Amino acid sequence: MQNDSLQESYLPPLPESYVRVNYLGSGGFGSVYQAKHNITGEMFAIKVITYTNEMGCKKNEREITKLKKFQHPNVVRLVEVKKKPQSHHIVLELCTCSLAHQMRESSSKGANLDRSTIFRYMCDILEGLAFLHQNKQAFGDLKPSNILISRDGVAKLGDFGGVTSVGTGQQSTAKEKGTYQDWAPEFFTRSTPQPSMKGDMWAFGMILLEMVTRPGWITGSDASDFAQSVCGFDVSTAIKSLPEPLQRLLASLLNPNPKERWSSSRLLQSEKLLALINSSDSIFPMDPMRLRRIQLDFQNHQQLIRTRAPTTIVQTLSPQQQDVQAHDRYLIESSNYTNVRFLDQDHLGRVYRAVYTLPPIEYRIRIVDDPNEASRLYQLEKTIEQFCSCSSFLILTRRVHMCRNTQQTLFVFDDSDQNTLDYGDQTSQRPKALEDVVRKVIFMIAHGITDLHKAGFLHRFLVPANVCFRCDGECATVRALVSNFSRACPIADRQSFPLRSEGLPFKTCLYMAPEILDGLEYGESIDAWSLGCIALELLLGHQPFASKDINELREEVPSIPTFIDDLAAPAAGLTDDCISFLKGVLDLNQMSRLSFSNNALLSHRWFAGLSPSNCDLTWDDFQTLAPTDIPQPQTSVFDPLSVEHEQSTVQHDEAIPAEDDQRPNLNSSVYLDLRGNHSEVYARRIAGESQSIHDTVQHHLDAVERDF
Ligand SMILES: Nc1ncnc2c1ncn2[C@@H]1O[C@H](COP(=O)(O)OP(=O)(O)OP(=O)(O)O)[C@@H](O)[C@H]1O
Repeated sequence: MQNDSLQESYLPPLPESYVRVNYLGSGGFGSVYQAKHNITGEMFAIKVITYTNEMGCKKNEREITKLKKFQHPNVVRLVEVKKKPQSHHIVLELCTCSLAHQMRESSSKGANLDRSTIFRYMCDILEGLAFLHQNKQAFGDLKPSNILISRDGVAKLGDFGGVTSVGTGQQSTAKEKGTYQDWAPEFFTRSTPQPSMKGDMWAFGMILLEMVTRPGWITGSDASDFAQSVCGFDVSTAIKSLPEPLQRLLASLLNPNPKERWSSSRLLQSEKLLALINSSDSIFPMDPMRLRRIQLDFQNHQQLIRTRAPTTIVQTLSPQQQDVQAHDRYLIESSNYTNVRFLDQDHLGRVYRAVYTLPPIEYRIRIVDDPNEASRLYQLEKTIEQFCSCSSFLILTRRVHMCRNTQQTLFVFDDSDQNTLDYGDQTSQRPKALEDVVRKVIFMIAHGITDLHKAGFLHRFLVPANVCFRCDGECATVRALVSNFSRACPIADRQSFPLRSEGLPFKTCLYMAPEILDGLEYGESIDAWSLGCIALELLLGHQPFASKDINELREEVPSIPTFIDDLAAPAAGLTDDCISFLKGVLDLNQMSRLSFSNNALLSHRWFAGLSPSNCDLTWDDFQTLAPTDIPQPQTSVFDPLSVEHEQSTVQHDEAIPAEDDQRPNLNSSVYLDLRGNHSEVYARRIAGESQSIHDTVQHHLDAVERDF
């Protein structure tokens, strides 16, 4: 934080639920304070923007509306807004500092930001800009001081004062004076310069140039000085010592002719950025997978907007829902996760996606309200862990946090990649996948389920959304993993855990074995049926059943063997082994259905030649599976951190932010690291230095065991 003391002589009152902690700084339109929520103890930044007349009020409201509407992982998170007689109080996520501050710090040490940081920020800013531009918004005032760095090291666009609609036929606002050094050349030659997307790209180029070289290419004391400096700026001199691909990128972004300047979408979608990053003389050591994922997300952008969970803006939710969401957020954030985003709600509770503070890795977090259900899930996963020979095909819980006060339990599991096999709705189309790709995916799922059955459990919820993919950036391979054991139950005791199609979303029923649809007794082959439905769906490019409700589905399911017989025709292009597999798993008679017991399913001849070590997909194979019009409700991607990084985190105490003063007492929640990877980091966070790491871990493990 920039200031330890409150610097202003006049301190405007803050909203009732917040206590001022620190003054962060002032801009052209108001001041920003660090403040603590007096119930949750969570820290926020509160921007107080004043107004003196109706016009000023409208201007503020325009900024707030834009910020509400355009929330994105690379836009500073809006928490809530309070309107006062002469001012608006905008509560924002608290960031650590601005990019300007970071750049000043490093240049005062005679250095630039390190290269991987530059690359990350470059992608972050570009993602945020591309998001706005897709929505026909120009940011308008892009400069390092308006880029904030979140506590998990993500660069985010802050200060929406200059955001303006463009190209929508509506009147655009004239570009306010702002800071001339970020103006593109064309702004100086127009009588009423207006914010534009190409103007943003110039500013983006200037920021990138300053990050890789030095700040201060554009100087001046008034408008005409700046006009001279900007219009006379010689990009070729500024970039001449840079690697060639970077030169090309900057020459395009800083082209005086806006028409020649790359747009954010062109830049993101072009292979040129990838080429830049991949090129041997690139200044960026990099993970090309990240960019590919960003590009993929970008292509699915419109769907993203449609499906984005509304929880990003707490303010717009109904009061009751707001309380629930706020409490979940509090639970998750007090367990040291940030950037919490809602994903799903099911019978056990809610599922979120959040980023661990250090190292900044993204996880999925399931909050289970009922302690008995939590205990059941925990025992189940512990047993699977014990019995599974090859649990690498399953996504198991990595950690468990429990809140003693509310009895809620947080199950944290990996979410390093966002893609699932989710198909969207029934009418969605995807390209027919190649049989060999499908064969590998189904083999991997079958491996996971076989292990689950060996451990004595049925999955009972095998649907595309529960098949996730993990990408290994270094080897560029992709592995399918089965997740979500919320409906799993012991095979032997399945009668005690009834499963009925009634009350379930119809989409889930599409993968249910006929015996469940008919309310009959079922055996272990129900998971094989679901697997068959997924295989068929991938091969066909659409869901096998056209029914619109459960009654129609009951009538349609018996026709499946005939349907598969038709697929045996040479025109369908499927091998005999594939047809035989489909017939085996989609057998209407559960007694004769191919099942997982005794490895029967895995030994089917369709899988001949495949083993756990050679079934991974290549990245290109994987992309052929991507549905063309299916939302991938996620855009933030984090490079996996290296083992060395984690080790350095443990060795250097100063690398762990002293958060306890900002957080509610963590003793109210305990954790268990099921996989053991991060224990030491947590131990230090929870116990400080007073106890040895080992003692602390042991203490909490004991507590968890006792509670269960
Ligand atoms: N969410 C936040 N978290 C932490 N610091 C913040 C946050 N928002 C703004 N700040 C800090 O508060 C200060 C003022 O920010 P503000 O956006 O009002 O002005 P500015 O961008 O510096 O100037 P201008 O409004 O003239 O463009 C800046 O130093 C900024 O880094």
